Amino acid sequence: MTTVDFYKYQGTGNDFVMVDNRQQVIDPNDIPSVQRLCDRKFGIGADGLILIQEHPDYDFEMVYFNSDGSKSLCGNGSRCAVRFAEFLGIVSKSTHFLTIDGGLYAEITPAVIRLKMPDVTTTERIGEDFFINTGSPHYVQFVDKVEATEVFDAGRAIRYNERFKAEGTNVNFVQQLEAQSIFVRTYERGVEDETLSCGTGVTACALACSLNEMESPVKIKTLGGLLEVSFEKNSSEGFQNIFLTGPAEQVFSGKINI
Ligand SMILES: N[C@@H](CCC[C@H](N)C(=O)O)C(=O)O
Repeated sequence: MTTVDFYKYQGTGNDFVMVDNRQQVIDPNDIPSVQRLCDRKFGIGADGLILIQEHPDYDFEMVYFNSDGSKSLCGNGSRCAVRFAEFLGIVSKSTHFLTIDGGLYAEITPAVIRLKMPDVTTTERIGEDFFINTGSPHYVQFVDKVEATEVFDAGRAIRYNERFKAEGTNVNFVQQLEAQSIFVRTYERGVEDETLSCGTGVTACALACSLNEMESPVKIKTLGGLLEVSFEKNSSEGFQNIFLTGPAEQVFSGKINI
């Protein structure tokens, strides 16, 4: 058994255990330990675990795990990882860092992390819904009253339907509030529950709104706080210069046995 220093971060209520793994204190292939650290009863508890590691070509590498140990791109996790890298003295003002989806760029201010998301080249319309990959796969469904939506049951039904059950998908429910403002609730694959906010999810929702003629930037209310997504739409229903902006903060630190 070894004792590991950890930090806890949250980005609009999407919460992550962070470990400075530059000295390889955690084996990234030890999935049972990832699951236990994220367990809210038997571990620290989080939607995901993030390891900060050295990389020869980038300021740092972010290794992200969902709480079940699976991997994908995490927008809020990326913003929190940048804040953690700033705390560790690895970066300041701006950074290029490596993720599972390649290199990403972010700008750092005391209030927010402004993250440049991967370009989106294809979008799919499914009736009045959309399926958009913003680094992670997202199903987007528009609803009249998102507060009254049964996000767990309705999200799970789509995530495990015939089309998506093998690979999985995140499922977002979106209500338009004002001209350029929406309220989003998300069922996340890999957490297999509703989370308070999902960065790649709200990004997919903003792009879906754009396909329905909403202009950039889009302000997004989530159960965990406010985010903003800006973008440029191209002629073939793709998007570039996509930025996800919002707060990311350290909430506590400690030691845990693994
Ligand atoms: N919460 C994340 C998304 C994390 C990945 C997702 N659960 C998946 O497996 O696709 C975010 O902020 O983007």
